[in-house]
Amino acid sequence: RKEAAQRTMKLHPMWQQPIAVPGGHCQSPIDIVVRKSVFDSALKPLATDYDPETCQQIWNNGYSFLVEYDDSADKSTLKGGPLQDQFRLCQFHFHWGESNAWGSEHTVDRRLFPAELHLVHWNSDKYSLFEEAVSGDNGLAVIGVFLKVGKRHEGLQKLVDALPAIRHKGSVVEFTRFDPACLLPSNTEDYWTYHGSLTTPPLTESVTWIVMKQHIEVSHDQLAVFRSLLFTSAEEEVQKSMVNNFRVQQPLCGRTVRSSFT
Ligand SMILES: CCCCCNS(=O)(=O)c1cc(S(N)(=O)=O)ccc1C(=O)O
Ligand SMILES: [Zn+2]
Repeated sequence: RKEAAQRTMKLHPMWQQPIAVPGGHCQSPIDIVVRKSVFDSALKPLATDYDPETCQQIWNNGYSFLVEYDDSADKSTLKGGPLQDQFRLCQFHFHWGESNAWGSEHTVDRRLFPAELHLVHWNSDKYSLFEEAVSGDNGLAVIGVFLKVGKRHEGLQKLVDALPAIRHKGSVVEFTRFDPACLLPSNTEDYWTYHGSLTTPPLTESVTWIVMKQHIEVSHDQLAVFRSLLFTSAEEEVQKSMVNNFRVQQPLCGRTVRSSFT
């Protein structure tokens, strides 16, 4: 029992303290083994309906930067895909590395990407608040999109231009009229989906993950601005670059990853 407890006690570079995973057998992220994924013809294309007017602010929470949306009504929604219910967009954020060689949380046949976008939604058919859905059954749906370094992403530039204003942990600036649909790949029919968890505390296993097969491209310089952010607040003496803000991969524990494509 002690060994098992030790196995679940992990030191994560980001959080410095051991993370007592609640005996989790549905933790995220994972490696997606393509040849072991199971095609499910019942999986529909994603149906996103985002209203840029619900975009409110962008802030540095000391772990990533979040673009937050007004989720007090069903204005920016996600349906379809593997989902039976309607989900509301509450925020999106990214994970990235200190180099282009790694940075994503999920991998595909062990392939790492330089960064990964997460669009976080909560089940507004079942819950009335995001906070309830976080620890509720079938509470969250997170779309994962891999980033590759290549041509400049025109839609991302407005976000990149806002980052210097939130260099330090705790800084917030107004950020409006940003349509997150511009960050989705052109193909929203092909994805993998599995039952998992948040990749940050509280690590609750309330997430239907939807990982897009097609990546998006951003330029080297755009990604470099992500790395200019800091984990630390303005008051701290030692400033630490916000890089490698990803969780290590977790055991599949017998879960099936389904694919919407053959
Ligand atoms: C009420 C406590 C919520 C804690 C989780 N918040 S979140 O928006 O779902 C989130 C998800 C994720 S993830 N990678 O999508 O699981 C990462 C960060 C955060 C965050 O809040 O910083
Ligand atoms: Zn994330």
